[in-house]
Amino acid sequence: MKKRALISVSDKTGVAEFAKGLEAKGFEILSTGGTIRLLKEAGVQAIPVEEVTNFPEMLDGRVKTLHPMIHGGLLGKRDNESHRTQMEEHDIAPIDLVAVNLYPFKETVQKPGVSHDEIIENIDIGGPSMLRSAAKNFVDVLVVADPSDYPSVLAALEKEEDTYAFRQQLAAKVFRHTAHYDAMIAAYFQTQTEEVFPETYTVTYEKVQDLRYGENPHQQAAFYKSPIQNTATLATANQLHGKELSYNNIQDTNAALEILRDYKEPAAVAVKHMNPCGIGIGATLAEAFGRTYEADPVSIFGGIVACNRPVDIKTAEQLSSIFLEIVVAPSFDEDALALLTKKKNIRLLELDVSNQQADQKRMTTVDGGALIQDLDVKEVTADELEVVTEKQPTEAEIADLLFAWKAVKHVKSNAIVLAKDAQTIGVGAGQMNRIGAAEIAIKQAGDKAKGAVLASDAFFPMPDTVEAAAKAGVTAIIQPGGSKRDQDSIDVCNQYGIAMVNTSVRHFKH
Ligand SMILES: NC(=O)c1ncn([C@@H]2O[C@H](COP(=O)(O)O)[C@@H](O)[C@H]2O)c1NC=O
Repeated sequence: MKKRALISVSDKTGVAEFAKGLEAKGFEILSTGGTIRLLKEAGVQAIPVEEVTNFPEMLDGRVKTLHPMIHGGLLGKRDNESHRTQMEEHDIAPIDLVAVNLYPFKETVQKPGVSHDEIIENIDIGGPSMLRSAAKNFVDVLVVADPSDYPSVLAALEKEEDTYAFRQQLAAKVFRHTAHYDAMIAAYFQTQTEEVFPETYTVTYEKVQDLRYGENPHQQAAFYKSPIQNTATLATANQLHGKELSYNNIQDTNAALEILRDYKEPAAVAVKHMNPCGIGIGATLAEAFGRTYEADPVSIFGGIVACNRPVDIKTAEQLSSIFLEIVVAPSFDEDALALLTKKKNIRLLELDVSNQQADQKRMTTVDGGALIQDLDVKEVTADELEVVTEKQPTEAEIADLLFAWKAVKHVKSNAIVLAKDAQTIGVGAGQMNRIGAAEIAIKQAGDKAKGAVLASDAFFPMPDTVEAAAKAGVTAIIQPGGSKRDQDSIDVCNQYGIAMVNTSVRHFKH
């Protein structure tokens, strides 16, 4: 009996050549509507599936191949006598190879202005069913879901190397593919419901690239992206110059972009090891970056700078005078690009930060599970600040307090940020006690602490941080409030004539 191949594909790339190759190896080809038309035009002798099912394609193509004559031919085990007898009784001929790819669900969801109905119609049912049947029975059926595998399948048939391992590898690819496809459908349906944390949580990603290594050279790593994304992301950023990003580069750039989203005025953010070492805002990007640099001229060395305005020559001149790993910006003026690309080791990324919309959920894995939470996008306005001290903050202090509050949200806890005149001047990050973070920030600020403001990501359990700040010359403090000993800190503020405002919002970041 002739071997049979069933071909039913949406993406028709390379399918005619593949079918011809199969024909040349003695396969009889079965196929569906659009595919068969193309195959016949290419001169392939294909048989319509309707002739096998004895049933017309119906319901606008919703039912074509969903039939026991097809699935029996795919699922029947050739080495099982009972299966063989049942297949013979029902005239079911075995199908030995399936080439199927699915309705373009992802592309449909991403189409601007697409209707819900069109999305639903692009959920493939018959295709995944055939792929799954064939993949389950991979011992007897070769299953090809990816057109890029056509040549290797033909080559394997040619050399009779379609081994158990080869078939199982193709089946594994199919189950990954159908799981990915279903996960995208589930994600779409999730957007249509109010349910926030369903009983199971499925996410799927597509590989962007293997990375040279992970956080350290002995760790393997790869970068994956979310398949459905209509806004600008780091995964789709346009790299204009420089070598491939590393694992740490990607993490740090992401951290810089997250911070940048909180600043609407021209802003530049410098990040080292996931913490901002400098944030500056200004009337122009050049002014903003000048402040970012001055914030900590030591730590910015080898850092990542994210800008929310096009990089002009004035900014580029400053950027090119130091060693930076990455500059990411919405665009680079021609002369700025010409100057920066003279530096071999810098990476330049173009990313429209104004078109960035963060995933609203963040997931982190723990041994045996995952934690999922809302992204911390809480903002506080001047009207929401509660002044708890005798001294009221001045307008300039309020501006600096709100600036520092945005910054401290992005610093690892325990976090203290000192700021003055639209610039961070001291960042104390990731300390195991609050006073430790404060001491680092104050030391870094040095003399600049005089007349500066201080932001704390969580309340003061005791007044030691306020005392240290007062001694350094800090004049205003922003913090959530809510400690049992708030009054002790307020008393110290009153003693030194410091203004303190409470936000009633905490910004722990681990
Ligand atoms: N419903 C069915 O029985 C069915 N059988 C195959 N398909 C899909 O139809 C597409 C091919 O259709 P055509 O050959 O008509 O262009 C493939 O993407 C295949 O996955 C089906 N369509 C969707 O569910």
